[in-house]
Amino acid sequence: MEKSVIYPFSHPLYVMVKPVGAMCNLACRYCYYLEKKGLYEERRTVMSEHVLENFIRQYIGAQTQREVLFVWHGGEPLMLPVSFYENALRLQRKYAGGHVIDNCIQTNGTLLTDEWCRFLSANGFLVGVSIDGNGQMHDMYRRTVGGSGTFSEVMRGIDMLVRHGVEWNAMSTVNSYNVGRPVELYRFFRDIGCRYIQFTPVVERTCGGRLGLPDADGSDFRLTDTSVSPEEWGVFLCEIFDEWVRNDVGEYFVQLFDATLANWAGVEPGVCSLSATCGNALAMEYNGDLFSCDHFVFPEYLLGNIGRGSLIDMGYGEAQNRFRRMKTDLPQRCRECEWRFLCNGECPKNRFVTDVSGERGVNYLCDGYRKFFSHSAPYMKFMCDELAAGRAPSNVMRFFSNNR
Ligand SMILES: C[S@@+](CC[C@H](N)C(=O)[O-])C[C@H]1O[C@@H](n2cnc3c(N)ncnc32)[C@H](O)[C@@H]1O
Ligand code: SF4
Ligand code: SF4
Ligand code: SF4
Repeated sequence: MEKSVIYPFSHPLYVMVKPVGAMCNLACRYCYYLEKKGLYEERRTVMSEHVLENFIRQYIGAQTQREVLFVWHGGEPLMLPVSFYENALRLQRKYAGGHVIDNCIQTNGTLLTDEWCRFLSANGFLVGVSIDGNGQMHDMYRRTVGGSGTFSEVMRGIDMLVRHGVEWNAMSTVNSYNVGRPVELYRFFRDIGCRYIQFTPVVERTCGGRLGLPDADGSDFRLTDTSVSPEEWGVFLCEIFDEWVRNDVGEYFVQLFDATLANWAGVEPGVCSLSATCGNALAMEYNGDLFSCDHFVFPEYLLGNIGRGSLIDMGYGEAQNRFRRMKTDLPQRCRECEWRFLCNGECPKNRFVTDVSGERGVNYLCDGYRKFFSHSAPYMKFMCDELAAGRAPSNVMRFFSNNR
């Protein structure tokens, strides 16, 4: 896998840091994180110097490998001044103890300035920019609190990153609007020169005014109108795959395709949702509260606070081990599935369906994944064989165009 893709979930113990909690300058309609403001009474949820230093010291100390990856997340992490991150880098140097430290930051891109870009470039940050496609697609749900679209601001930010030579990649949600225009969406990223693309399906349920707790019974929940259907997700993946496998293998990298190929080849996919295990990617709020995963920031999944307990104890303790078991505790449908080696039941947050046989805990997106895995199988097999023979998987493009 290439260096310039954010694959943090493959690290032994990894924490997504929320230095401003859920505070954000935007109000994207599907956002799962905005409601986390409700967890705290403070209106301004900003990480203190004390929490920052404690975290950096413990985080580096918890790493068994030489490289340490810091991931700054949110809310919107660029709502802090550059000086916050300059201080963080100073503390990273103070506690580095021979480790090599990398930083990446996930942003909506609208607050990028020349000052930010100079800082990000000088310090080798990898920047994940959230963008949902062209102006029409992006502005459908990614808006300001006042309701204005943000596409032009994001594109201005991306241009600035490019001008300053900052490494960046795109995070695109796949939602009820853009899911119907897969090839147009994919070509948009190609046209703006984005070689690394991550598509994340929006699957959210509401219950009693908050988003659904991932492991609760599905019956009382209502799916949000921004969510995709399983069928749409399957068609979306297949159509983009067809475009990619004929033209772009080795040039453009779609995270989910890379991960699927990795599972075909029997190597760690680097994407938690398709891995056999998960639970090594925690989330930490501004005040040091540590949660099992970014998608499980609910009081029920609070592991403790780094001011009162140790990161290692919480990250490898019983509560987190119980969380880890959710991933491997598969319903019968998955245990018998021919695609289990590729899918591993996907993310437990999406396992809320009761199927016709009455089996609970079935993955909502299952039918979509089945469609994609079966559609891509001949191509994936071919690429896998090429890899095993020491040849380039991109030969798939020539092979299939010659045999059409
Ligand atoms: C919560 S945001 C935080 C970082 C930053 N504010 C941003 O937008 O990139 C992290 C990522 O989650 C994505 N996201 C938000 N709500 C989502 C949802 N309900 N399902 C899937 N992805 C979602 C965003 O588009 C973004 O790429
Ligand atoms: S910019 Fe990020 S954190 Fe803010 S509302 Fe949008 S997805 Fe959520
Ligand atoms: S619960 Fe889902 S998002 Fe969280 S680590 Fe596991 S697979 Fe990843
Ligand atoms: S495709 Fe469906 S049945 Fe198969 S492993 Fe994935 S979620 Fe389970």
